Amino acid sequence: MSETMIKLDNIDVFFDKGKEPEPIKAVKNVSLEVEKGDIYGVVGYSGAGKSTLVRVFNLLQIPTNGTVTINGKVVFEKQSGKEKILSPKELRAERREIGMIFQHFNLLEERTVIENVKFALRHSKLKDKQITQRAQELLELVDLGNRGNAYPTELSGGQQQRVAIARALANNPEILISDEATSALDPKNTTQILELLARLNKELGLTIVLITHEMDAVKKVANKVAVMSSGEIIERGTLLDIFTNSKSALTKELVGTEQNSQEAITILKQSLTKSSPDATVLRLTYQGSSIEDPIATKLYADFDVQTSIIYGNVELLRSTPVGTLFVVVTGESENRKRAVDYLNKIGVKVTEISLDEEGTN
Ligand SMILES: Nc1ncnc2c1ncn2[C@@H]1O[C@H](COP(=O)(O)OP(=O)(O)OP(=O)(O)O)[C@@H](O)[C@H]1O
Repeated sequence: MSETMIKLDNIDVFFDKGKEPEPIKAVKNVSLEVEKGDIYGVVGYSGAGKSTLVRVFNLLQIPTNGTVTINGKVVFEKQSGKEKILSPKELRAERREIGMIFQHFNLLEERTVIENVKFALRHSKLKDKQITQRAQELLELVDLGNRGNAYPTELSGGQQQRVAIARALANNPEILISDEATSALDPKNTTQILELLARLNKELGLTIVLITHEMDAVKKVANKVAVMSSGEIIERGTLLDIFTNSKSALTKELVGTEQNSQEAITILKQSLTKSSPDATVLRLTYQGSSIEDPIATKLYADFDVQTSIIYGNVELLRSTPVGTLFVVVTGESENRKRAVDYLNKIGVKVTEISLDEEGTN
């Protein structure tokens, strides 16, 4: 059975704006559940409220209203003006359950790499020797076992972020929050950090919340996604859902389906001068390896319809290929309908595209 690690119920975070009568509503009535072992991507443009929302998880940001439950324990509750919060001591202990990494690593530059990791263990019950041993193990976990005596400035950005990850994991948290942790890195280091996060998720069962404005990062590692805009979660679902079945214009824009569709429609409009009663334009989305050739052959042989592929695109979602094809299917109306039923039956998502309207459906 799945276990809920983070549960937010109806969270508001409002900031007073001095003399202004209306506060800034950074987070508005957000409810969210993150399960153990999830890599949960929270995406949205700058100012959407992502950072404010994740700071609520460890109560670095106290919400204006709502309930925060971490690993089954209510750590904050405020409803109808009544507030319940942990004592400062309980809160400190609770915060150690959640590690955090940031865009700018936040390492202590005058201390060596291993001292940076040891610093996170200063309140632990371990003895000095054990602390050193644990810090060394953590550095080995992030493949920096031989760089303990270096200073942060002697390391690349990607290596510094790995030190920050080792430090964030020092107290064995069950949850790691990554707040734009790859945003300052080049593509190669970004991939390395994302691969490391995926490995830690798998090997340690670490639950990860990935805050980012980069959909590519989410595509590589997340299993679930929430899209934030103006303080609200406007869409959420599994990674596959969000990519193949996105509803809002913002999600479509973030995942790139809008752009793909527009390109395909431009090509279609150029090649089909007018819509024909015996042709339908379809967008097919499918998971797995290429289906282009077998599908065209099968539809012709079994349903007597002809399929021309106008545009195709394959993306990797968490290493699984997901393809999108824009095709024109020509044949008798009844045969086309049977062909679509067949496609649905084999797990291909079919969306009919109208060339007469601007935009897509
Ligand atoms: N301490 C604060 N006081 C006043 N306003 C704040 C405070 N923190 C955040 N805000 C405002 O809340 C809104 C959401 O900010 P937030 O940083 O959570 O967004 P974000 O999606 O994480 O974007 P970014 O990646 O740019 O940080 C913004 O309008 C921001 O100006």
